[in-house]
Amino acid sequence: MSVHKAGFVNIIGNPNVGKSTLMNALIGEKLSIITSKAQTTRHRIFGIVSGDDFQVVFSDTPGIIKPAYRLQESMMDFVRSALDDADVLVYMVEIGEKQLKDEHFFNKLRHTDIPVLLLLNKIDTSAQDELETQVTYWKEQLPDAEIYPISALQNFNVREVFARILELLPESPAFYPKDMITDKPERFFVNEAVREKILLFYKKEIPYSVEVETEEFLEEDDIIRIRAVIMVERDSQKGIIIGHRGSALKRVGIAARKDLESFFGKQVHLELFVKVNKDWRSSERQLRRFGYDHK
Ligand SMILES: Nc1nc2c(ncn2[C@@H]2O[C@H](COP(=O)(O)OP(=O)(O)OP(=O)(O)O)[C@@H](O)[C@H]2O)c(=O)[nH]1
Repeated sequence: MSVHKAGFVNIIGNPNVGKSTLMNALIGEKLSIITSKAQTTRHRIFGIVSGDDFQVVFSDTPGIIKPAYRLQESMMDFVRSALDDADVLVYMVEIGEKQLKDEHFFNKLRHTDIPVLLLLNKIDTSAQDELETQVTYWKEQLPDAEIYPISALQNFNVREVFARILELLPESPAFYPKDMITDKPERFFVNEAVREKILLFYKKEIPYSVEVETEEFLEEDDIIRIRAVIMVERDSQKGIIIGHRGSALKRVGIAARKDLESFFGKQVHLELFVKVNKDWRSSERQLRRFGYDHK
């Protein structure tokens, strides 16, 4: 009789190293938004992979940073909890990178009893000798970690990492229904799809001042009708988001709708509005409303 294994695997690392890309490669769905800007991931997102005799619950976490405002403090709370409650820790670095920005996290990682897989990502961008230097460096830094050079983007070595994770998981029944792929509701993915386009299409501080809230999500037989609000901190930002005669906002809407149609496998009607919500990033009450307070 085969045993059933299940457990929690938390993916941590500096911003922009490829954590979300890896999680999506492991899960095969575009759950976490991915852009080339740092701090894309703000929440902790579960991605669940199940088979007949296993269930792996991955957590993608925000990149580790020194918090500069309240939203970032809350983002780091997610990371802190991810260090404590894992069965396996996946610590991701990218080629050429030196150690976590936060010494405290790195020390915790060095002394943890939880098995650590150190993934050296983006090896598609490096030469063989550089890779060897990096492997030597990380072996000294984290002697107990198992090192895997990977390319999350090109799916290189990802399957091997997954196989190793399965070996390391404890015997346990499943934690969630086998057909569940994430703990987040549909509205969350709408918010994230819109936010991804804003990260891609706007410059400077605009993306960091934006939060998206889905006010209506109505699923009918052949179409999903969605109304979402893009929240900005100041009036000037509202104008920028909307653009000349609404052209910029329209571009966001079209691109997000396409993604949502492929994500939900259904036609989507997406209506977007822009509202000013002064200084939401510094307000406890507003952050709670957007789901950043997880205590
Ligand atoms: N060349 C290359 N690029 C990669 C690889 N993996 C990820 N990237 C790119 O790196 C950028 C950041 O990827 P993400 O997956 O968003 O990184 P993250 O660590 O989740 O970022 P945060 O959410 O900001 O913490 C994107 O432009 C990815 O396409 C890889 O294996 N090779």
